[in-house]
Amino acid sequence: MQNKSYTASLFIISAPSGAGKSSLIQAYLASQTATPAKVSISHTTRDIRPGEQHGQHYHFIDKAQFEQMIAQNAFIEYAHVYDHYYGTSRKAIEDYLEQGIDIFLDIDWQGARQVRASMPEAKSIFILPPSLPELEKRLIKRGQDSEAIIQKRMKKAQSEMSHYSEYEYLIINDNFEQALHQLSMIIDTEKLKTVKQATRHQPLLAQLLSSSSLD
Ligand SMILES: Nc1nc2c(ncn2[C@@H]2O[C@H](COP(=O)(O)OP(=O)(O)O)[C@@H](O)[C@H]2O)c(=O)[nH]1
Ligand SMILES: Nc1ncnc2c1ncn2[C@@H]1O[C@H](COP(=O)(O)OP(=O)(O)O)[C@@H](O)[C@H]1O
Repeated sequence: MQNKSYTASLFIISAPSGAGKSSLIQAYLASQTATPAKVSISHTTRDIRPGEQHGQHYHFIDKAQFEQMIAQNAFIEYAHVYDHYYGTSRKAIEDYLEQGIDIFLDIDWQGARQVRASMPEAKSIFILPPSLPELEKRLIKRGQDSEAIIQKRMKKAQSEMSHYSEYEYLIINDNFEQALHQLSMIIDTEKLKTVKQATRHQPLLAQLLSSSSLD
């Protein structure tokens, strides 16, 4: 993917489990319709949660299938997170970007590093909870993980958060509406300042810059 140039943008969003990244991304996507955008659906070996659907939240596969995909170089990035494999399909990302669809990757810091290495133009955003007790409260409130899994995620939260400075933007998700507003501002700003966006306006530019329009 390294040498390809796309008009669509790729945003990496990371946060400790429960900080609110899925809710923020979904609310952002629901709030805007002007530009096509999607969240990448990762492959994972973790158990499916109540309410989740195969192919919608994740592609749920077993370890042997995941390792086969690694061997086939099918992932643009993959990592071991909370004792399970998670990875992003290279082909899915390339297809979306080629179709001009902006793409959001909800991935951990290890995956973010790998994506930056192959796509330096990717923009990255880290989301923090307002406090550790609030993070635990949100994991409990979500009601989808056992107490043991919640404790495992809480133990990992600080090591995940210690990577915040590798990201270009930081959002503290205390008040949800404010955090959503900040996320929207970051995305809009990045999209406006991207010079390659100019290719979307090619017919207008051609007209404005043509010598005949100066006559
Ligand atoms: N590297 C990588 N991390 C991922 C991927 N998909 C999800 N993750 C991360 O794995 C962690 C656990 O995700 P998940 O099991 O959905 O739990 P949740 O974040 O609590 O909803 C989160 O930090 C995700 O950002 C992926 O494709 N690659
Ligand atoms: N600003 C917020 N204030 C209170 N609860 C929140 C806020 N943001 C998210 N939540 C709730 O916290 C829980 C975890 O959010 P989620 O988006 O699943 O986190 P993540 O994807 O980062 O693991 C969900 O129940 C969600 O509704």
